[in-house]
Amino acid sequence: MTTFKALTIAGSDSGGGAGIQADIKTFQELDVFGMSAITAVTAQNTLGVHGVYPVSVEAVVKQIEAIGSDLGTDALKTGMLFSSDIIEAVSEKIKQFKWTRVVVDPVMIAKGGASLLQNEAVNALKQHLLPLALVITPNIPEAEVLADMTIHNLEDRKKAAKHLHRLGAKHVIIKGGHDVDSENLVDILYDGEEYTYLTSKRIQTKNSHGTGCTFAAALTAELAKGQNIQAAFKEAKNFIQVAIEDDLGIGNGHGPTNHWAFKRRKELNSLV
Ligand SMILES: Nc1ncnc2c1ncn2[C@@H]1O[C@H](COP(=O)(O)OP(=O)(O)O)[C@@H](O)[C@H]1O
Ligand SMILES: Cc1ncc(COP(=O)(O)OP(=O)(O)O)c(N)n1
Repeated sequence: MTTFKALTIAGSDSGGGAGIQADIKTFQELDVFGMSAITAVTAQNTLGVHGVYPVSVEAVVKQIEAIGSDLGTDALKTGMLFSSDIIEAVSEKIKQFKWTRVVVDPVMIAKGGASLLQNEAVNALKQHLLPLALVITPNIPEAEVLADMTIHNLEDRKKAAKHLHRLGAKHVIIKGGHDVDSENLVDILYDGEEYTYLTSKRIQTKNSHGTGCTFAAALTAELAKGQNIQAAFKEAKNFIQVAIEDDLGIGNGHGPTNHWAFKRRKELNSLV
């Protein structure tokens, strides 16, 4: 049996709903062996981010080298990268190890408003990392910053996706979670020629902490297994939809999604 591997280069969320923890849980649930390089430690729970402690560039590089020089990876995702120094170092390592199945989740601000990327690091993200992305997965506010435009509607999102593709990302997914006006929720994928739309019912919940990380991790896991972008996009959307639906209801604030839900439903369905 082949063991597929995925690496996450991201921040740690002590509360377990986002960041490295969400990524590894998602990889595991999708039958992919998960590995990590931690860029920052956050003291975080369902009530918010209470502290951010970046890891040294040297430590980030050493973690990536430890993986690249031994285990290798079939796909990787980046999440919270915090500073331009970390972004530049990570980009260099991706090039050195010739990793191409690269998912860039351009994490900027946590739902509670805490900054997870320094303002001056946005340019480094655009210049160094975006051109290495097989797929970039911004939410609407992140797409606005990266494409330097305001997004009011789907047409604007399509324009922003084109812009990010011109900056070098081979595929662009702009997620629709922040389009709060609509009852349905549409994520769009642009491959340089065509748009694909995935629509789902918006679930009314306060427990959506870590949705972006979980979605991007599911996408990465599917790419690690050799799926194409379209198939990986569909599976990631299914994974996050049921993870939000099957609410865990833990914590006093914005709770995490349920990383078990997708596999448990699959197992239940195969029994009936
Ligand atoms: N309330 C919701 N109901 C259903 N799906 C959601 C909901 N909120 C977010 N999603 C899905 O979760 C994923 C992450 O979306 P989004 O919230 O836009 O990103 P982020 O967590 O990075 O801000 C997307 O696939 C989006 O469609
Ligand atoms: C350590 C860490 N990384 C990323 C995030 C942001 O995750 P996201 O999936 O966008 O979820 P919300 O913060 O928006 O709920 C994070 N919070 N912590």
